[in-house]
Amino acid sequence: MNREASSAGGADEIASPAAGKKSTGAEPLLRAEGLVKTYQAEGAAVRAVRGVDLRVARGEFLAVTGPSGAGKSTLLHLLGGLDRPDSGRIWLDGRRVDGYSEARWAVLRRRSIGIVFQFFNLVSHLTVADNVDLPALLAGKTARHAREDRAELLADLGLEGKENSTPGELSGGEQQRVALARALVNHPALLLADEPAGSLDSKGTREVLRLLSRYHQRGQTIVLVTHDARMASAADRVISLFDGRTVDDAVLGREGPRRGGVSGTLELGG
Ligand SMILES: Nc1ncnc2c1ncn2[C@@H]1O[C@H](COP(=O)(O)OP(=O)(O)OP(=O)(O)O)[C@@H](O)[C@H]1O
Repeated sequence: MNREASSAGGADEIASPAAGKKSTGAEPLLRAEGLVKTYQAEGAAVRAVRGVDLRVARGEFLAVTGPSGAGKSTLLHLLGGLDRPDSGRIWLDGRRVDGYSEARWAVLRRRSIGIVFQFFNLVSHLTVADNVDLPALLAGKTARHAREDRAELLADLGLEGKENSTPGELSGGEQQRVALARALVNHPALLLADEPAGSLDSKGTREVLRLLSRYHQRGQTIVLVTHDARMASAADRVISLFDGRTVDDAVLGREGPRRGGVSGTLELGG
Protein backbone atom coordinates (compact mmCIF):
# COMPACT_ATOMS: atom_id res chain seq x y z
CA MET A 1 0.00 0.00 0.00
CA ASN A 2 2.82 2.36 0.73
CA ARG A 3 3.70 2.28 -2.95
CA GLU A 4 0.38 3.81 -3.88
CA ALA A 5 0.25 7.45 -4.84
CA SER A 6 -2.80 9.45 -3.99
CA SER A 7 -3.79 10.83 -7.36
CA ALA A 8 -6.80 9.41 -9.18
CA GLY A 9 -7.76 9.34 -12.83
CA GLY A 10 -10.81 7.77 -14.41
CA ALA A 11 -9.08 6.92 -17.69
CA ASP A 12 -6.79 4.32 -16.13
CA GLU A 13 -9.37 1.66 -15.62
CA ILE A 14 -9.28 -1.68 -17.38
CA ALA A 15 -12.53 -3.49 -18.08
CA SER A 16 -13.20 -6.20 -15.52
CA PRO A 17 -15.74 -8.96 -16.28
CA ALA A 18 -16.41 -9.33 -12.55
CA ALA A 19 -17.43 -5.68 -12.37
CA GLY A 20 -19.56 -5.95 -15.50
CA LYS A 21 -17.50 -3.36 -17.35
CA LYS A 22 -17.12 -3.33 -21.11
CA SER A 23 -14.25 -5.22 -22.69
CA THR A 24 -12.60 -4.52 -26.00
CA GLY A 25 -12.55 -8.30 -26.59
CA ALA A 26 -9.98 -9.27 -29.20
CA GLU A 27 -6.85 -7.85 -27.56
CA PRO A 28 -5.26 -9.98 -24.80
CA LEU A 29 -5.78 -8.44 -21.41
CA LEU A 30 -2.05 -8.33 -20.85
CA ARG A 31 0.69 -8.28 -23.44
CA ALA A 32 4.39 -7.75 -22.99
CA GLU A 33 7.16 -7.74 -25.55
CA GLY A 34 10.90 -7.83 -25.10
CA LEU A 35 10.95 -7.08 -21.38
CA VAL A 36 14.46 -6.58 -20.05
CA LYS A 37 15.46 -5.73 -16.49
CA THR A 38 19.01 -5.49 -15.18
CA TYR A 39 19.89 -4.68 -11.58
CA GLN A 40 23.17 -3.34 -10.31
CA ALA A 41 24.34 -5.28 -7.27
CA GLU A 42 27.74 -4.66 -5.68
CA GLY A 43 29.04 -3.12 -8.86
CA ALA A 44 27.97 -6.03 -11.06
CA ALA A 45 25.05 -6.18 -13.48
CA VAL A 46 22.43 -8.83 -12.66
CA ARG A 47 20.36 -9.55 -15.74
CA ALA A 48 17.12 -10.61 -14.03
CA VAL A 49 14.82 -10.58 -17.09
CA ARG A 50 16.36 -10.91 -20.53
CA GLY A 51 13.74 -10.38 -23.19
CA VAL A 52 10.45 -11.93 -22.11
CA ASP A 53 7.34 -11.87 -24.31
CA LEU A 54 3.97 -12.64 -22.77
CA ARG A 55 0.29 -12.72 -23.69
CA VAL A 56 -2.44 -13.34 -21.16
CA ALA A 57 -5.99 -13.65 -22.44
CA ARG A 58 -8.92 -12.23 -20.55
CA GLY A 59 -10.07 -14.88 -18.07
CA GLU A 60 -6.86 -16.89 -18.36
CA PHE A 61 -4.96 -18.28 -15.37
CA LEU A 62 -1.23 -18.23 -16.17
CA ALA A 63 1.41 -19.67 -13.86
CA VAL A 64 5.01 -18.48 -14.10
CA THR A 65 7.43 -20.98 -12.68
CA GLY A 66 11.14 -21.72 -12.67
CA PRO A 67 14.04 -22.09 -10.23
CA SER A 68 15.09 -19.54 -7.64
CA GLY A 69 16.65 -16.49 -9.28
CA ALA A 70 15.03 -17.19 -12.68
CA GLY A 71 13.41 -13.75 -12.72
CA LYS A 72 9.82 -14.67 -11.82
CA SER A 73 9.23 -11.97 -9.20
CA THR A 74 11.02 -9.38 -11.29
CA LEU A 75 8.73 -10.17 -14.21
CA LEU A 76 5.65 -9.88 -11.99
CA HIS A 77 6.88 -6.56 -10.61
CA LEU A 78 7.35 -5.24 -14.14
CA LEU A 79 3.83 -6.35 -15.10
CA GLY A 80 2.37 -4.58 -12.07
CA GLY A 81 4.40 -1.43 -12.52
CA LEU A 82 6.19 -1.95 -9.20
CA ASP A 83 9.45 -1.84 -11.11
CA ARG A 84 10.36 -0.44 -14.54
CA PRO A 85 11.83 -2.39 -17.45
CA ASP A 86 15.07 -1.14 -19.01
CA SER A 87 13.41 -1.88 -22.32
CA GLY A 88 10.34 -3.61 -23.68
CA ARG A 89 6.67 -2.78 -23.89
CA ILE A 90 3.59 -3.62 -21.85
CA TRP A 91 -0.06 -3.29 -22.90
CA LEU A 92 -3.06 -3.72 -20.65
CA ASP A 93 -6.29 -4.23 -22.54
CA GLY A 94 -4.58 -2.79 -25.61
CA ARG A 95 -3.32 0.31 -23.84
CA ARG A 96 0.42 0.89 -23.73
CA VAL A 97 1.35 1.33 -20.06
CA ASP A 98 5.11 0.82 -19.75
CA GLY A 99 5.75 4.56 -20.02
CA TYR A 100 3.28 5.43 -17.26
CA SER A 101 4.48 7.60 -14.40
CA GLU A 102 4.58 6.23 -10.86
CA ALA A 103 1.33 8.04 -10.04
CA ARG A 104 -0.45 6.70 -13.11
CA TRP A 105 0.65 3.14 -12.35
CA ALA A 106 -0.64 3.64 -8.82
CA VAL A 107 -4.06 4.56 -10.18
CA LEU A 108 -3.98 1.60 -12.54
CA ARG A 109 -3.11 -0.78 -9.71
CA ARG A 110 -5.76 0.67 -7.46
CA ARG A 111 -8.49 0.22 -10.04
CA SER A 112 -7.46 -2.60 -12.28
CA ILE A 113 -4.58 -4.69 -10.89
CA GLY A 114 -4.78 -6.55 -7.59
CA ILE A 115 -1.52 -7.88 -6.19
CA VAL A 116 -0.87 -10.44 -3.47
CA PHE A 117 2.59 -11.09 -2.09
CA GLN A 118 4.28 -13.93 -0.24
CA PHE A 119 4.40 -12.00 3.04
CA PHE A 120 0.91 -10.46 2.70
CA ASN A 121 2.07 -6.81 3.11
CA LEU A 122 -0.94 -5.92 5.23
CA VAL A 123 -0.82 -2.72 7.28
CA SER A 124 -0.08 -4.18 10.70
CA HIS A 125 -1.71 -1.49 12.84
CA LEU A 126 -4.97 -1.46 10.87
CA THR A 127 -7.84 -3.87 11.39
CA VAL A 128 -8.86 -6.38 8.74
CA ALA A 129 -11.79 -4.13 7.85
CA ASP A 130 -9.56 -1.09 7.41
CA ASN A 131 -6.97 -3.01 5.39
CA VAL A 132 -9.65 -4.08 2.94
CA ASP A 133 -11.47 -0.75 2.90
CA LEU A 134 -8.35 1.30 2.24
CA PRO A 135 -7.95 0.57 -1.49
CA ALA A 136 -11.72 0.80 -1.97
CA LEU A 137 -11.84 4.26 -0.41
CA LEU A 138 -8.74 5.36 -2.32
CA ALA A 139 -10.48 4.26 -5.52
CA GLY A 140 -13.34 6.61 -4.69
CA LYS A 141 -15.97 4.28 -3.25
CA THR A 142 -18.26 5.67 -0.59
CA ALA A 143 -17.74 4.30 2.93
CA ARG A 144 -21.03 2.43 2.61
CA HIS A 145 -20.14 0.88 -0.73
CA ALA A 146 -16.69 -0.10 0.59
CA ARG A 147 -18.28 -1.67 3.67
CA GLU A 148 -20.75 -3.67 1.58
CA ASP A 149 -18.06 -4.95 -0.78
CA ARG A 150 -15.80 -5.81 2.13
CA ALA A 151 -18.55 -7.71 3.96
CA GLU A 152 -19.31 -9.73 0.83
CA LEU A 153 -15.66 -10.56 0.21
CA LEU A 154 -14.84 -11.44 3.81
CA ALA A 155 -17.83 -13.78 3.92
CA ASP A 156 -16.76 -15.32 0.62
CA LEU A 157 -13.24 -15.84 1.96
CA GLY A 158 -14.37 -17.33 5.27
CA LEU A 159 -13.26 -14.32 7.31
CA GLU A 160 -16.56 -13.34 8.90
CA GLY A 161 -16.05 -12.20 12.47
CA LYS A 162 -12.42 -11.17 11.83
CA GLU A 163 -13.21 -7.58 10.79
CA ASN A 164 -11.85 -6.05 13.98
CA SER A 165 -8.76 -8.22 14.29
CA THR A 166 -5.36 -6.88 13.36
CA PRO A 167 -3.11 -8.95 11.07
CA GLY A 168 -0.92 -10.06 13.99
CA GLU A 169 -3.92 -11.76 15.55
CA LEU A 170 -4.50 -13.94 12.49
CA SER A 171 -2.89 -17.10 11.15
CA GLY A 172 -0.75 -16.85 8.01
CA GLY A 173 -3.54 -18.40 5.95
CA GLU A 174 -6.05 -15.91 7.30
CA GLN A 175 -3.69 -13.01 6.61
CA GLN A 176 -3.28 -14.16 3.04
CA ARG A 177 -7.06 -14.33 2.67
CA VAL A 178 -7.28 -10.74 3.94
CA ALA A 179 -4.60 -9.79 1.41
CA LEU A 180 -6.67 -11.49 -1.28
CA ALA A 181 -9.75 -9.55 -0.17
CA ARG A 182 -7.75 -6.33 -0.33
CA ALA A 183 -6.48 -7.22 -3.81
CA LEU A 184 -9.96 -8.08 -5.09
CA VAL A 185 -12.04 -5.37 -3.46
CA ASN A 186 -11.97 -3.09 -6.51
CA HIS A 187 -12.80 -5.96 -8.89
CA PRO A 188 -9.46 -5.76 -10.69
CA ALA A 189 -9.28 -6.96 -14.27
CA LEU A 190 -5.95 -8.62 -13.43
CA LEU A 191 -4.78 -10.40 -10.28
CA LEU A 192 -1.02 -10.80 -9.86
CA ALA A 193 0.11 -13.26 -7.18
CA ASP A 194 3.76 -13.60 -6.16
CA GLU A 195 4.32 -16.89 -4.29
CA PRO A 196 1.04 -16.37 -2.39
CA ALA A 197 1.49 -19.64 -0.50
CA GLY A 198 5.24 -19.27 -0.07
CA SER A 199 5.05 -18.68 3.65
CA LEU A 200 2.09 -20.94 4.41
CA ASP A 201 1.80 -24.53 5.64
CA SER A 202 0.20 -27.19 3.47
CA LYS A 203 -3.30 -26.40 4.73
CA GLY A 204 -2.83 -22.70 3.92
CA THR A 205 -1.39 -23.61 0.54
CA ARG A 206 -4.41 -25.76 -0.32
CA GLU A 207 -6.69 -22.93 0.78
CA VAL A 208 -4.97 -20.33 -1.42
CA LEU A 209 -5.03 -22.75 -4.34
CA ARG A 210 -8.73 -23.41 -3.85
CA LEU A 211 -9.49 -19.68 -3.70
CA LEU A 212 -7.44 -18.80 -6.77
CA SER A 213 -9.19 -21.58 -8.69
CA ARG A 214 -12.57 -20.36 -7.50
CA TYR A 215 -11.96 -16.78 -8.59
CA HIS A 216 -10.55 -18.00 -11.88
CA GLN A 217 -13.72 -20.03 -12.47
CA ARG A 218 -15.68 -16.84 -11.91
CA GLY A 219 -13.71 -15.16 -14.70
CA GLN A 220 -10.77 -13.59 -12.88
CA THR A 221 -7.62 -13.24 -14.98
CA ILE A 222 -4.65 -14.38 -12.87
CA VAL A 223 -0.88 -14.39 -13.25
CA LEU A 224 0.65 -16.52 -10.52
CA VAL A 225 4.36 -16.80 -9.73
CA THR A 226 5.08 -20.05 -7.93
CA HIS A 227 7.70 -22.68 -7.23
CA ASP A 228 4.97 -25.12 -6.36
CA ALA A 229 4.11 -27.62 -9.10
CA ARG A 230 0.71 -28.31 -7.59
CA MET A 231 -0.21 -24.64 -7.62
CA ALA A 232 1.09 -24.24 -11.16
CA SER A 233 -1.00 -27.18 -12.30
CA ALA A 234 -4.17 -25.30 -11.32
CA ALA A 235 -3.43 -22.78 -14.09
CA ASP A 236 -4.58 -22.97 -17.71
CA ARG A 237 -1.05 -22.41 -18.93
CA VAL A 238 2.42 -22.49 -17.43
CA ILE A 239 5.44 -20.58 -18.61
CA SER A 240 8.79 -21.56 -17.26
CA LEU A 241 11.60 -19.08 -16.79
CA PHE A 242 15.26 -19.91 -16.55
CA ASP A 243 17.96 -17.30 -16.23
CA GLY A 244 15.59 -14.48 -17.16
CA ARG A 245 14.22 -16.12 -20.29
CA THR A 246 11.14 -18.14 -21.14
CA VAL A 247 12.20 -21.73 -21.70
CA ASP A 248 8.79 -23.30 -22.01
CA ASP A 249 5.16 -22.42 -22.50
CA ALA A 250 2.67 -25.20 -21.91
CA VAL A 251 -1.10 -25.30 -22.11
CA LEU A 252 -2.41 -27.58 -19.38
CA GLY A 253 -5.26 -29.90 -20.21
CA ARG A 254 -6.72 -33.10 -18.86
CA GLU A 255 -4.16 -35.13 -20.75
CA GLY A 256 -1.23 -33.21 -19.29
CA PRO A 257 0.85 -30.36 -20.61
CA ARG A 258 0.68 -29.45 -24.29
CA ARG A 259 3.78 -27.56 -25.30
CA GLY A 260 3.30 -24.08 -26.67
CA GLY A 261 6.19 -24.11 -29.08
CA VAL A 262 9.06 -22.62 -27.07
CA SER A 263 12.20 -24.70 -26.73
CA GLY A 264 13.35 -26.37 -23.52
CA THR A 265 11.75 -28.46 -20.82
CA LEU A 266 8.89 -27.76 -18.50
CA GLU A 267 10.29 -27.08 -15.03
CA LEU A 268 7.53 -27.11 -12.48
CA GLY A 269 9.56 -28.04 -9.47
CA GLY A 270 11.75 -24.97 -9.17
N1 LIG B 1 16.44 -5.26 -6.28
C1 LIG B 1 17.37 -6.09 -6.74
N2 LIG B 1 18.65 -5.72 -6.78
C2 LIG B 1 19.61 -6.53 -7.27
N3 LIG B 1 19.35 -7.77 -7.77
C3 LIG B 1 18.09 -8.19 -7.76
C4 LIG B 1 17.03 -7.38 -7.26
N4 LIG B 1 15.87 -8.08 -7.38
C5 LIG B 1 16.19 -9.27 -7.94
N5 LIG B 1 17.51 -9.33 -8.16
C6 LIG B 1 18.24 -10.44 -8.78
O1 LIG B 1 17.61 -10.73 -10.01
C7 LIG B 1 17.56 -12.13 -10.23
C8 LIG B 1 16.12 -12.56 -10.40
O2 LIG B 1 15.48 -12.39 -9.15
P1 LIG B 1 13.93 -12.72 -8.92
O3 LIG B 1 13.61 -12.42 -7.50
O4 LIG B 1 13.13 -12.08 -9.97
O5 LIG B 1 13.92 -14.29 -9.16
P2 LIG B 1 12.82 -15.37 -8.76
O6 LIG B 1 12.73 -16.31 -9.89
O7 LIG B 1 11.58 -14.68 -8.33
O8 LIG B 1 13.52 -16.05 -7.53
P3 LIG B 1 12.88 -16.65 -6.17
O9 LIG B 1 12.04 -17.81 -6.63
O10 LIG B 1 14.05 -17.07 -5.37
O11 LIG B 1 12.07 -15.57 -5.55
C9 LIG B 1 18.26 -12.78 -9.04
O12 LIG B 1 19.61 -13.00 -9.41
C10 LIG B 1 18.16 -11.73 -7.98
O13 LIG B 1 19.22 -11.85 -7.05
